[in-house]
This record gives sequence, structure tokens and C-alpha cells, in this order.
Amino acid sequence: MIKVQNYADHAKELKNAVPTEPVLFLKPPSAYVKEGSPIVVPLYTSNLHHEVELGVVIGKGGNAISQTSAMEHVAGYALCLDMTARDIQDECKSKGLPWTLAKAFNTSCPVSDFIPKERIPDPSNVKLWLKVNDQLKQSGSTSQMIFSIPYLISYISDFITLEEGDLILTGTPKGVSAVQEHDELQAGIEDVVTISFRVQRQNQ
Ligand SMILES: O=C([O-])CC(=O)C(=O)O
Ligand SMILES: [Mg+2]
Repeated sequence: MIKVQNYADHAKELKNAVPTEPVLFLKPPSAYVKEGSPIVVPLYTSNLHHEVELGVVIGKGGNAISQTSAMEHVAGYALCLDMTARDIQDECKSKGLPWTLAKAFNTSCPVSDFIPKERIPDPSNVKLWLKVNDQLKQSGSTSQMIFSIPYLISYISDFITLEEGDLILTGTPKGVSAVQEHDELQAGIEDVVTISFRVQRQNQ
């Protein structure tokens, strides 16, 4: 699973430079969690953030995919949360270390059911939102992305061969914030899907 930083307003809220090329990182399949199971906060973080993102599911693998043929490689979508231990990420950034423990821990990628491609005819213009305990925190549109979905598929596939079933998370809009134990996270793609997840502390 491949992740990118892709919205200028989110880069600004984290005081990051707006990327001129996609920033890529990976999560393992063990990071996935489906509705009905909780998001478990690792013991080592005290600042776990939600990031709502559109996920692109690859149906046909390939490498060096052109932007013009990129959408032929898409099977569909998923609504995803890129759960991020922001304190650990900040520490990793300051030490020049990889973000693995900040981004790739168990349950760090809550996902919706698979959404067939036909249900989102224009993925470059869909509204994403996220609420914590009924309070709206994130509300954005994929039209605000810096790098389009075809560009991302083409860019990534130059370095990492894409395989059927790979999921590309396309970055989060602004509004990220910390979650606490017992919080209820609800997120949606307008008119397409909603998901909800509870937050649980890891047992000592
Ligand atoms: O941790 C970050 O801010 C990078 C990222 O995943 C995003 O922009 O969605
Ligand atoms: Mg993200």
C-alpha cells in the first residue's frame, strides 16, 4: 500500500513545504482494519491523528504506466484513514529517519468496503469528510489535490511496480487532529459511502 502527501492546505497546517514531487511511504497489509474492529492506539504515541483519504485500488498491475493509460489500471476505490502517530512522525522527521512506526503500525489503515470504479465516475472531484464524535474536522475535495490520480499512478509505477490489489492513498486535506480512546470516527465520500470506527487504547 502506497501513500502520498498531496494537499497544499494540509502541508501548510503541518508547516511542511508544499511538495513539488509526491512524498511516498508504505504501509503493510497488516495495517488494514475493517468496520466492526477498533483502531488501536499504540502505547508509544500520545498524538494519534486521523487523515481521511481517497484510496485507489489497482486492478491491473504494471510499471512505467503512462498518465493516459493510468485509469485503465484502476479497479475501484476505498475510503481510507491514514492514522498517523504525529509525535513519532515529527521525531522521525527531525532525526531524518523513516516514518514506519508513525504510519505503518497495526490498525493504522481503516478502510471501507471496495467501491467499484463505476460508482465514482469523476474521482478528481469528490467530497471527503471526517467527523470525530459528530464534530466535523475534515472537509475537502479531491479537486484540491496537487497531483492527479493518473499522475500518481504513472509517477509511482516508474519506481515501484504496481500489482493487482495494491491500494494507493492519495493524501489528506486539512483538518487533521488528535483522537482519544472511545472516540467515534465517521468519514464519508459524499453520496457514495460512510464508515465508522471506534478508537481503543492498546492493552498494557
Ligand atoms: O503525514 C502526512 O502529513 C503525510 C500524509 O500522509 C498526507 O499528507 O496525507
Ligand atoms: Mg496521509
